[in-house]
Amino acid sequence: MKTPIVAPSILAADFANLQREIEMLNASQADWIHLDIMDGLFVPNISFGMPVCKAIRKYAKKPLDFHLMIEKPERYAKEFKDLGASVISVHLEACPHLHRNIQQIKSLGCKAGVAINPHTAVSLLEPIIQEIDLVCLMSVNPGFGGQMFIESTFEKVKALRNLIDSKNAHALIEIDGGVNSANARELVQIGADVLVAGSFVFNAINPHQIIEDLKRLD
Ligand SMILES: O=C(CO)[C@@H](O)[C@H](O)COP(=O)(O)O
Repeated sequence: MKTPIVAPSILAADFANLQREIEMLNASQADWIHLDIMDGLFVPNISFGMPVCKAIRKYAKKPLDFHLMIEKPERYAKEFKDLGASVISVHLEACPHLHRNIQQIKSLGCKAGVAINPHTAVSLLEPIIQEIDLVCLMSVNPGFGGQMFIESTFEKVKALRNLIDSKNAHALIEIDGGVNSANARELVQIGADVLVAGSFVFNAINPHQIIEDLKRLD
């Protein structure tokens, strides 16, 4: 089985000890650091903004994967790029001009991702799948960490894998929400490339071991 990219979500970290948490990830086998930006409008929660991103960037030695759960993300794409973003994902449901958003992110030199909510059909990605570098499949309703994985995500992963392969597209499939040792193996087996894990990593007694286990699923 292929080795997934593991992207711990900093939302579940201890914010009172952010430097320590980032240094823990730097020393771990984590591939990316996932940053959940929530505006209290698109999702019913506010997470953190630019000053915290700046602090994360100061210590992070891994690529930063920004998941923008915000309205009008074009207002901030450049700032996130300047804050070290390697990947910027915007929500299909928040972007009436999604193609333009993708063009903007790519023109900044970042990988462009599109996130879709659990109720959003994979088929809606068909017109833009060849333009994007990553699809973030939400396996919980966005807005909060620590929620239960929604089982119907498995079928969406299969549908997305078929769509990407049938179009000879290159987008990575990222799974976000409720990822743990009970679902990770099947997700990768059916085509997931990137596993985002928040509470499963940061609430663990040994986060290094959890990250290692997510990478070695055989
Ligand atoms: O985007 C989100 C939630 O909206 C996710 O990135 C979660 O923060 C992942 O955390 P866990 O579900 O793994 O705790």
